Amino acid sequence: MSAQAEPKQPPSSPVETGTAMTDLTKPVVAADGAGAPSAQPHGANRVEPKVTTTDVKVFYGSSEALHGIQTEIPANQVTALIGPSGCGKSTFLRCLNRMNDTIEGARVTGKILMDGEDIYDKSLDVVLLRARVGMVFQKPNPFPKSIFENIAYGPRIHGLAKSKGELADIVERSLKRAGLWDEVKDRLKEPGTGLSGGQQQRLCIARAIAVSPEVILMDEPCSALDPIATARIEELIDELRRNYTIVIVTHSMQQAARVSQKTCFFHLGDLVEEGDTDQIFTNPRDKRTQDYITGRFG
Ligand SMILES: Nc1ncnc2c1ncn2[C@@H]1O[C@H](COP(=O)(O)OP(=O)(O)OP(=O)(O)O)[C@@H](O)[C@H]1O
Repeated sequence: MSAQAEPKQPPSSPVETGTAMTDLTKPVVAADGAGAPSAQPHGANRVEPKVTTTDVKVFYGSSEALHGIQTEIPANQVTALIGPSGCGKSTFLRCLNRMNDTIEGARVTGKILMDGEDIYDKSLDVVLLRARVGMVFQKPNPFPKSIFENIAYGPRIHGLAKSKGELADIVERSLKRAGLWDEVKDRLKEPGTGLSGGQQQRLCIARAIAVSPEVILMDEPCSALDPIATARIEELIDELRRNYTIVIVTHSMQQAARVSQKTCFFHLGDLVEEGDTDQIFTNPRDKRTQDYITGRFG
């Protein structure tokens, strides 16, 4: 489990939105260096992987959607999964917390290790795995309950709080980490569904954080949000990576460039190219990556 540290202050430089294509090479870097590209999968300063995948294939019935994915997800970094629609980004993301198990006819082969532990091992508790590897979806999906209950539910069912006071502390800490506390502290009993779209998405992030995950998976978390709410979530992602390993699926290359340190480009079920976000956007090695990031297809 990740250590519970004090919530961090937002980075000093605001995250821009709507960055032009030419700015893709300039991810936002905060004054303290947060946001600076640092993943060096092939370099001397290679970051320790949190998750390692070997020859991962996913079948829906007889159709093979992923063709043997081999990669490493670096700890305490943001890894962006990009690529044209239907290339397998969400399918791969769902492999990392075994959400594909819930899809009828889906079958996963290969190996996925988290901190060296096989997450597909038969003895592994999948409910616990999904607490360790939290997920935030495209459309904010708060429970039809109060703001407090949205956050308290997970810690309660996982037995993480010994008393009401401890539960209230977890709720407060999670909302603070998700940058939502100040906006909701006086209305914790009101329904979560009454918040704005951006606030609901931060509530969902707080809900994921509340069970002390190690990894947070985000499947296009900003696609239903306006540019201001998107900027707030991007800022939050940059803060969260100090404590969590984050994997994000995004259709926005500007967003991938702004928030991630490592980028994986998928095409037709293959992981075509991966590397430092900076390298992928400035000096892609594969022509398909180049064509995609320059908008020639996708
Ligand atoms: N539940 C499912 N049943 C059958 N086929 C599926 C299912 N989910 C995904 N697929 C197929 O698997 C392939 C990869 O889909 P996936 O949703 O992972 O792609 P994606 O890159 O996330 O796409 P998008 O960017 O449009 O969300 C596609 O051909 C898709 O049609």
